[in-house]
Amino acid sequence: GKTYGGGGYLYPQFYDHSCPKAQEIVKHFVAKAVAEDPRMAASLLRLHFHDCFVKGCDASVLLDSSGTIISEKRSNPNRDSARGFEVIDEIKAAIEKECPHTVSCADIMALAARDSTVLTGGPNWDVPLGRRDSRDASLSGSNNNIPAPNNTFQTILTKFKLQGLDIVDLVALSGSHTIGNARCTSFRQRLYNQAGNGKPDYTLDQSYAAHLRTHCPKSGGDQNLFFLDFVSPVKFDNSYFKNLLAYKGLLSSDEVLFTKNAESRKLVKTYAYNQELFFQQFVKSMIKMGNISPLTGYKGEIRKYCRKVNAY
Ligand code: HEM
Ligand SMILES: [Ca+2]
Repeated sequence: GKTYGGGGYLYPQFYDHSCPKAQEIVKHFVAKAVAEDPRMAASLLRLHFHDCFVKGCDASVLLDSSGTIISEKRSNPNRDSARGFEVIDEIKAAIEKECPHTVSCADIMALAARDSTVLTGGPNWDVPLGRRDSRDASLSGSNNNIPAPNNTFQTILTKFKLQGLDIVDLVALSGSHTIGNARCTSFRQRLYNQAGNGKPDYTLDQSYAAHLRTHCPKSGGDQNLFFLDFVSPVKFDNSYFKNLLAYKGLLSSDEVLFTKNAESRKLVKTYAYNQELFFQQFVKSMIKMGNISPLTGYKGEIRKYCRKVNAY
């Protein structure tokens, strides 16, 4: 069905006549990229999230610094962390060849996020389309709106609510951490000095913590990589939620979903016991996130290159 947001609305058939092969092209290049690098599925899923939380799903995250643009790529959440830009470039080039000046970079990211989910074993859905691309970026928005892994439960929930998302969306979308990696620097505090008193975070299983310390030392190794879901790191399933029940969530922002709020704790349990319910809610919440303030109609533009705004 149609979903509403911003001025106009998005719908899955948006390119059916103007670029019937668009979805097929995205799927082809996402599959190729994930075959070469299984982590790419996670990276593309995250890119859509980091786009939508900053001025809506408008491909602002893809812009490089230039002229008046200060790139979101240098924000705290993205620096040394966000990846997949080359894959988006490759998809965009192929789509421009097939149907010039028609398919937005923002829609390519939404489709790539869906395809990445499906390719790793997650649910499928029709992606509402018709987003257009921004002519600017927001470094401060990227720094402020995207939750940090050491934020409190309340801060994280507030940041979701500012985007029109609720506690159910928060828990379901956090299930994305069923795939992909995090760097040592994103959770080190939990291992050594969670509350500033030189003690670890005791909501982290202590033998798992000891194992993590061997690869994430007190100093150094900032960029060392760890699976967000150590049980099935490249499979989109509900083991992320099972890990939370066992106090084996990697990030503090993961474990707080189980330890700091009764409603959220109940949702974590529900999804840990019932993967189907997780998948169903994940789809709803992804569509909701994908509908954050899209540019439609005559707003924004269809970029020719995703990394830069069009020249006139
Ligand atoms: C709830 C608040 C969230 C916080 C605090 C958070 C934080 C993080 C952090 C710190 C990382 C690791 C970054 C690094 O160390 O390089 C990460 C990775 C990831 N996040 Fe989140 N995230 C959140 C929600 C989400 C949402 C809503 C999605 C998608 C809808 C998502 C998808 C991912 C994926 C797939 C990865 C792995 C990326 C890769 O391996 O390249 N996250 N997240
Ligand atoms: Ca954006």
